[in-house]
Amino acid sequence: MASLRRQIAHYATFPQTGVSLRQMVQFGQNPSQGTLLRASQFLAAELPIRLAHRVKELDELPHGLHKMPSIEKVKRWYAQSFEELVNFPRPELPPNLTEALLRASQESESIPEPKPNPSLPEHMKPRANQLKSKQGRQKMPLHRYYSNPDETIVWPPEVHDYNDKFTRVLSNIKRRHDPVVTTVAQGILEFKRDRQSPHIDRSIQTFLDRFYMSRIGIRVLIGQHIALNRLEPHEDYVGIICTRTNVHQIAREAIENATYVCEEHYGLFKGPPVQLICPKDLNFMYVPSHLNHVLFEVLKNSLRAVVETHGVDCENYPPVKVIVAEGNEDITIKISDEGGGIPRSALPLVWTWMYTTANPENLDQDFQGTDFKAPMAGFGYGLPIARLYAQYFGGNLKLISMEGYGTDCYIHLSRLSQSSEPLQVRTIPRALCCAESC
Ligand SMILES: Nc1ncnc2c1ncn2[C@@H]1O[C@H](COP(=O)(O)OP(=O)(O)OP(=O)(O)O)[C@@H](O)[C@H]1O
Repeated sequence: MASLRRQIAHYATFPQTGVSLRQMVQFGQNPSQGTLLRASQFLAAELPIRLAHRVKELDELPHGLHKMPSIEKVKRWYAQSFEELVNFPRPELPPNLTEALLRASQESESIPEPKPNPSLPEHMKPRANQLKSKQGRQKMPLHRYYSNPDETIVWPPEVHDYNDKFTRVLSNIKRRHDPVVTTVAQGILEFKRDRQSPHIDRSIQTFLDRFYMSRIGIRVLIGQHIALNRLEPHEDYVGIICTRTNVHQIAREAIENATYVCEEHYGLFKGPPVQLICPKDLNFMYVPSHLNHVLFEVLKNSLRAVVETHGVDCENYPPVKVIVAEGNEDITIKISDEGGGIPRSALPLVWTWMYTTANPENLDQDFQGTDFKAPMAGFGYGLPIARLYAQYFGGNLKLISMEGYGTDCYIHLSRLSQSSEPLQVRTIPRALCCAESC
């Protein structure tokens, strides 16, 4: 246990390496077993670093939050996943195959090299220099691993086997971490009850921003790897990334889902209408489930605001309008409602974790689940999480409110897909933080 703790502390001293959407797509197109092996090696080096950072941060949470049972539980999951990854046996490759791997990576990939981690055994360290020095060198005959004249590499069963086993480890880790969001939220509730205070301070707010952003990143990398290894190739997909994500279609789905939840929650025969103005052929490269999640959360808020402002008996709700614009840099989605708006003083609070104006009695305070399933409202996680999803691939989410009338939400999605994961989430300005005003 002590040695695991030391190992985690050591890994947490290394910087995380960000990957952009574009890199993921370039790397994952038509992957060979060799490409998948290189991706496995990247993740085997990168994920323990990311997990170690999270364990360290959970350990250092202030005001006794780190001692809350649910936070301890989450920390154990991260430590266990870290341990499984660092102990996962490395593939024993014959030298000529290692050579082939290096050459294949030179020719095809765009995945970044993880930052050198001195704790790795020599044979596992990134070989960037070696790669460079081999450029231009004559190709070595690769004997039985090259089976045909055009030198297509036939990767031996050991490589398939390694990729398969590594994918299985990642699937287990992903499953283990499914309930992280609800369990951390549970930890915050325990903390609030313990302190008999409804507020969390700025350091905890910043921690949660970084923690959940990191979780999105880890899950994208793992999800992408599992999809590349397990899913049948599809012309519009590279792993979980859809190269032709259709905005109209995703928006329609999100509208249907949010309307359904709203009608169920308020017992309405017909919820407020939602108008969609979007070119039907607007496609771009994105992770469809992320876009769906962001739109669903924002629409749910708008529908709730409209119903609660105009009353459940209203027969003629003003419509929620969803307008999509296509620019060179961004695709922007504006969601406008006439739900009475948000008072200016409350606007900074909507970005704080677990801030909600929904009635807490509607919620099971000891909620437990396999993943975060939002009801109509009540966790106060909707907007902060939706903004992190938008920011993860270089976009953003902003609210503009006219108190007494309604709210406009702008979702900016970067089309260029070049920005790397924001592994350091910006700290909230002191003036905007709930803690200072609470
Ligand atoms: N369009 C809107 N109009 C008026 N108030 C809004 C709007 N969007 C958000 N809010 C306010 O911001 C608060 C926080 O929203 P957020 O989506 O983070 O959490 P929630 O909807 O309360 O709960 P959940 O996490 O279950 O979605 C809401 O409770 C509501 O008071």
